[in-house]
Amino acid sequence: MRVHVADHPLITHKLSVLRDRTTPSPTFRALTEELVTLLAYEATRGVRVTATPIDTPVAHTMGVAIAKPRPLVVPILRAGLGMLEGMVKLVPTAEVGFLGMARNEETLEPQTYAERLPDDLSGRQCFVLDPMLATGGTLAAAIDFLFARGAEEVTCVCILGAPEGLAMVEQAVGDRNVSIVLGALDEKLDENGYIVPGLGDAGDRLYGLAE
Ligand SMILES: O=P(O)(O)OC[C@H]1O[C@H](OP(=O)(O)OP(=O)(O)O)[C@H](O)[C@@H]1O
Ligand SMILES: O=c1cc[nH]c(=O)[nH]1
Ligand SMILES: [Mg+2]
Repeated sequence: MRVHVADHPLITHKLSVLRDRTTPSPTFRALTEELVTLLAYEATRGVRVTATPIDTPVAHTMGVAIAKPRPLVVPILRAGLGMLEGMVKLVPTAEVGFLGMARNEETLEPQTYAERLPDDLSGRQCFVLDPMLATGGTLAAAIDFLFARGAEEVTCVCILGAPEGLAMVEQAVGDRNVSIVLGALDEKLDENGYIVPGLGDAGDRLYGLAE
């Protein structure tokens, strides 16, 4: 499994505002979108393209187009939905599928409550969006889901990760073709499975009432 942790002052700055408990939902949503666009730039480094001829006003030359089958972007509801706009701005021709998963806050086990994905993902490059990689249970289950449908490659874009969760996902993934792009790798999980220092519950902060 390949892991890339962002190292850029603009990302660290935006993340600092996102972490701040006083940042209200509208600002949190806007920053999430901006952060995803920056992370997606790295996450899409390996997106497949095909050579295509083009005519500029001056000459005939070769360019590239996003290859088919088109990439599939999969936000994990609810919090991953806050990352969708930032991603599709960068890859507007991507197809979008949805996975609804919620972590049981007592057992910390993920439960899938919704799924809207193509039945056959053969040959597809998939991009999973979820801001938080905590115990790793949710992301590992989502990755399994996509490979079970035939996906060729899965890249996960997360805003924050915990070392425990990253290790869990790495073990679960084995030798499958998976990459994880993180805005930051935090210190640890607390006794409730929350990322420390983290940013709290991403879904609540995105979609809770504005203060
Ligand atoms: O790594 P894990 O321990 O599995 O935890 C991470 C999951 O928890 C959060 O979702 P949550 O279950 O709170 O659902 P929500 O997006 O609806 O708030 C987060 O968005 C991840 O999906
Ligand atoms: O810190 C955490 C852990 C899981 N889910 C969140 O939204 N935040
Ligand atoms: Mg939540």
